[in-house]
Amino acid sequence: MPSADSKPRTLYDKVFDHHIVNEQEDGTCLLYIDRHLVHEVTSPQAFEGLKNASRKVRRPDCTLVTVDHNIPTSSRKNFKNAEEFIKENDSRLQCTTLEENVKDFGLTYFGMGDKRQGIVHIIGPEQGFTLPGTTVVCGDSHTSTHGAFGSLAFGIGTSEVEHVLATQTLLTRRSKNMRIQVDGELPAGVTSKDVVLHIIGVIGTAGGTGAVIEFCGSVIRGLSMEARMSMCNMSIEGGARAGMIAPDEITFEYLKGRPLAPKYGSAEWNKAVNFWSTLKSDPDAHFDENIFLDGKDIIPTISWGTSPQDVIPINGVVPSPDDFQDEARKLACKRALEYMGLVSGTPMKEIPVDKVFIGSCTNARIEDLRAAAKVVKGRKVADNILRAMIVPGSGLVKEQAEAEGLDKIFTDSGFEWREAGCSMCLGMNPDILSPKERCASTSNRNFEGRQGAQGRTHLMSPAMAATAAIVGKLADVREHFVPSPTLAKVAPQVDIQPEVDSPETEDELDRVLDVPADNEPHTNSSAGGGGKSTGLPKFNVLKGIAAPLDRSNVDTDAIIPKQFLKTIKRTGLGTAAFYELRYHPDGKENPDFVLNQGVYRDAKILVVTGPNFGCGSSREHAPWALLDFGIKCIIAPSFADIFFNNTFKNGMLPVVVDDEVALKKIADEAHAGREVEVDLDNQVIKDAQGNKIVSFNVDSFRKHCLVNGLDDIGLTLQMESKISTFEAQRTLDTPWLDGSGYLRRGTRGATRIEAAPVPKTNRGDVKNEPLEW
Ligand SMILES: CC(C)[C@H](C(=O)O)[C@@H](O)C(=O)O
Ligand code: SF4
Repeated sequence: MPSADSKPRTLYDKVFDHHIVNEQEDGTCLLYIDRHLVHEVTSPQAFEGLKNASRKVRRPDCTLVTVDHNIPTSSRKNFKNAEEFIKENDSRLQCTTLEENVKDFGLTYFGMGDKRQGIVHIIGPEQGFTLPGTTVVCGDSHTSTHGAFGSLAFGIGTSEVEHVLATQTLLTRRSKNMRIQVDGELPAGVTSKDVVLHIIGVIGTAGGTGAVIEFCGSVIRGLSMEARMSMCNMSIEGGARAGMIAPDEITFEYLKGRPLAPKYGSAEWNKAVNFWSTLKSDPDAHFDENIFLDGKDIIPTISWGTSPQDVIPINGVVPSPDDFQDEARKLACKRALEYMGLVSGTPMKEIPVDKVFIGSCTNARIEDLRAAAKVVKGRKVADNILRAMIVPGSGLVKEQAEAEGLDKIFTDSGFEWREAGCSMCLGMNPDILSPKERCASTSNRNFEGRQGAQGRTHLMSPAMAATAAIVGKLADVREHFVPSPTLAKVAPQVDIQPEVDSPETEDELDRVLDVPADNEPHTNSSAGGGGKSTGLPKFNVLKGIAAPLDRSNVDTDAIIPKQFLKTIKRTGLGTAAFYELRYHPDGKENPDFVLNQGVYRDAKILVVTGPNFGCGSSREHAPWALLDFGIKCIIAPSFADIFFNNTFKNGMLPVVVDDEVALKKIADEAHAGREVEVDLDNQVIKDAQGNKIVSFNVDSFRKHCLVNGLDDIGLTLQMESKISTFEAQRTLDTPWLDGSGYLRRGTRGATRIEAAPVPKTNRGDVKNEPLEW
């Protein structure tokens, strides 16, 4: 690992530098990944890729799997297995495929019969799997949540999931540093959700593009870990690669006693805390961008439109297109008002609500439920509310809430008390909005159709959603109820202790795990399948019809809606690309949508005139759908980071053209139905006659892979000895990261699939193994 550098560094710089396995001249870095979380939606194609190439999972001990998006949240009283419990065919297949994969690859899995199951971003921290200073990834954009611990945590696409499974590394580049400092104090009734919604309103959904945000200032320092997680969770909604908060006493307190954290009080714990305490930005570290806010200016904030940047204080009125300066925002506002069924000038507090959803990886932790319970205690859900749901983020959160009697408070007031899962956050499961229903939701995305086709989402804090349920309209918690104490500095008490004592000796451990005595280190486990690099069609010159798309902030939910994420294949999604824009609710084609018109049905290139194409979810289904439609190249003024990466992994080329004049020329060619030529070899875009319109930049490594059709897993496997050397050093420096702790602990009565035997450590001499794990 690199030695300390004299140049002042940010927290992000430090964690990034600490994980570099290799750095190329063009700035492409091979980054070691400490923690990999996996769920059913973004993994089937990755496991299939491994199987096809006869590759293994390199570090089962650093991989944790659960099921969350597809599962029903109805009572599991009679639960036997996922196969019987999940009625919807595609959802069932995705979940059972995951269960087969965890068996085949020997991974630890918290399935539906295990109380530790839950939303992937809730269970990682809850178990102590997420630790300060680590790199954490998951095929899910809200991986940013884990940055609350001072880890570098970010969402990846399915190809990258496969890359991490096979190599425990990722190819990436440095991001910019952005600091968002919130000082002062928050007024009563204002929570971290209000703070982060306010921030996204200030910076916009593309504000953090290309950057990692560090949240700091006295307001942030005063937040509990759970409140910090809600903030970092939504940094992706601000377009950032990740959000981070420097670890401190509040962080260490939260981690004490977590099953997968080093054992509190042990030598390893002390060593870890010493290291974690160094994880902060140096006083003179350079930030590329700074935003300073005062806590006192933030009041309870909710969304009015169809983008997380469409936010307003609860005492405001529905905006009008005239309130915006630029044409794109005016247009987006007009469209959002139509979609949301709102009239400019209406006070937000006069808008009636149909459904209330308290849940999601943003706000389904115990403190969130406590805050909501405080509001609803002794009160009844308003008569006009069709459905009010509380969906705990994990089985353990549910158990804790029940121990505190919160379930009773909720059910007495008319809420449904559900089982853990993503639920109505994105409606891949039975919990969805009906068309035109309006929902007060504690989730993180209000995109069109997000909670159900034609559904209308208003984002807010748990206390505000609970207030809306009681009042029957969007409402200000401060006017109706005692402000909720969400900023407690103590770690929430969730009983996260294992049910069975840890085996104390290695022999006992072997017996529990059925590990063969000759315990081989697993660092070379990925060698199967070899380091050959093959795979993608080459991309040199692409000439074809370019379809114009005059929109900004096109999110991946719009490119491929949630109902199409249930596939376990990469192919066949072309007919579903832009589904809700392309088809009317009755299934007929919308003739106004460009891809339904004449020559554009055969488009090979998409020319987007607005910024931030591909924002939101990490679903690689978005580039797969475009590719399957026939589009291999997208030209836009800017892209969201995860989508941008995902396209390259599929042999597609995203081209940034931020020169307005050049972009207009290309869009004019597209509007005229003429062909456009994208010459990657020479990095130029030409018109149909071969006249150059503009040159473009592309990272040299990415270009090299595209023009040669190289699959980068094969390339990375050629770095095997560097990866092994890195791992050996990691074992010396941060031994607590060689995680096998959870494999030592059984679960009495749980129906989880036992992890297949895996070597329990790569630390070499077992006699020196600390017993704490
Ligand atoms: C399914 C997954 C790819 C997606 C994400 O990346 O965020 C989902 O969790 C979401 O919230 O849209
Ligand atoms: S944002 Fe919603 S769908 Fe995505 S992981 Fe979180 S709870 Fe699940």
